[in-house]
Amino acid sequence: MFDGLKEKLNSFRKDVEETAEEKAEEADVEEAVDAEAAAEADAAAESEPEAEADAAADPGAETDVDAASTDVEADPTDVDTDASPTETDDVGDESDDAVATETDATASTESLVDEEVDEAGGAAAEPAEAVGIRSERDTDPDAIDASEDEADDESTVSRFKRAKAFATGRIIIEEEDLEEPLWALEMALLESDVEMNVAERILETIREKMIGESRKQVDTTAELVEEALHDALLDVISVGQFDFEERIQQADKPVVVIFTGVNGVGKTTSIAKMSEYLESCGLSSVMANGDTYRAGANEQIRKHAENLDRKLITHEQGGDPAAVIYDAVEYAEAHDVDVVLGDTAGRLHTSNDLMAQLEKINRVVDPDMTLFVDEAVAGQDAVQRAKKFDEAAEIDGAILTKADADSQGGAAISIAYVTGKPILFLGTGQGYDDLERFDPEALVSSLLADEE
Ligand SMILES: Nc1nc2c(ncn2[C@@H]2O[C@H](COP(=O)(O)OP(=O)(O)OP(=O)(O)O)[C@@H](O)[C@H]2O)c(=O)[nH]1
Repeated sequence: MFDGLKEKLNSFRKDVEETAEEKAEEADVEEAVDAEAAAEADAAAESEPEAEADAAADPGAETDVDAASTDVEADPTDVDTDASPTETDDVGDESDDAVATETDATASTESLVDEEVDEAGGAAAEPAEAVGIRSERDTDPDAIDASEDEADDESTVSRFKRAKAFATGRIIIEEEDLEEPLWALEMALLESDVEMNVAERILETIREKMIGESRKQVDTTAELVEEALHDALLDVISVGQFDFEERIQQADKPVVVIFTGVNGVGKTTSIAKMSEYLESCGLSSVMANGDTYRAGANEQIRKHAENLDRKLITHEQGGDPAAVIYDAVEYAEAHDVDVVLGDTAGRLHTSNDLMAQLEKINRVVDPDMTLFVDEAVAGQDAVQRAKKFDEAAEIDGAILTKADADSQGGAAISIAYVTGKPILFLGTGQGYDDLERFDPEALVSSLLADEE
């Protein structure tokens, strides 16, 4: 069921993960270069004391340290240190202050770096540039000022650690990384017959959930994407959802449920399935054939009632549907039956006399629920019909039949968001047990489950 849509959702997830992986590989190369330069700087820093001693003995000689530190300045990730060792030595009292400042700065940077590494769980992750993203430090003005101040006084040792902290710091996913995969997802949703506004809502939720989201490592991209997709789909699919059985159990008896929709979508079969489902919930039911319009309708529903050994109320063809259902309510009250299941003639929302019949049923019988029945395979048509039916004669929920034959899932995803009324059941075959309670969470989980 809905396998085509499942495939498309999986490829969206893979697209985003691949984007992250590609950029992480690029950044790994950059980080290796940075690390090498930082290591050279460390080496230079370590040899600095000897060089200073040599310089003190022979002030005119150029030391390796100056040359090495020039190499270090060439490295873009490193901060600029303009105070060269000989200058510090030349200064009188300030040299102690300068050294003190440098020591403090190093200490504060190291503690900052330690924090950063701890925060990142110590694990090495791709550098901030990994996924075309900026570290939170880049975006936090205070952090930028502080790091620029610290940077001026940093020792090369803490510089290397800081580069590591950047690499293990929290990173932020930006819109540009999702642009292409989201475009592909939008096309996939529309191809799956998801209604345009519903597709846009799904994409909007994914952007809200992912952009600005920080994550520690590339391999958590999959978790982020799955979570964003899960929430976006659930957000639209579960609109108006309620516990059907609980509502029936708690309502005054007999509960009157009317089934409406166009011809041939599976209304009569769904009534028979519903009768079986209610039986499994310990609730008795009587069927009423309000389809007095179509020749053969009585025979069709009578067959189901006989197969299930259930009571059926019918009138002659051409009779008044409201009268048939009214008689069924009288029967249920007299025989302590829990639920009346009223079929109606298949109709389009545009056929005025059939819609007028529904209005009369509502006036005469005042049903507890009106369920719209359509076939999942009808996709967008089913969504638009549900909307029109709800506008013409308010529905309380929908049953989507023939979901077993639908690989797209567009109607199942769209109807609730478009009408504001929940899908309550899925028809999943021609048998009397092929009626499933619609569970948004279960549907989303099955759509996002890894392909076998
Ligand atoms: N595969 C599949 N077939 C179904 C399902 N529900 C109904 N059908 C079949 O769809 C056809 C039409 O079902 P009906 O119940 O007669 O449809 P209807 O809406 O009552 O049609 P009218 O009485 O003409 O209004 C039948 O052959 C059913 O067996 C389902 O969930 N899956």
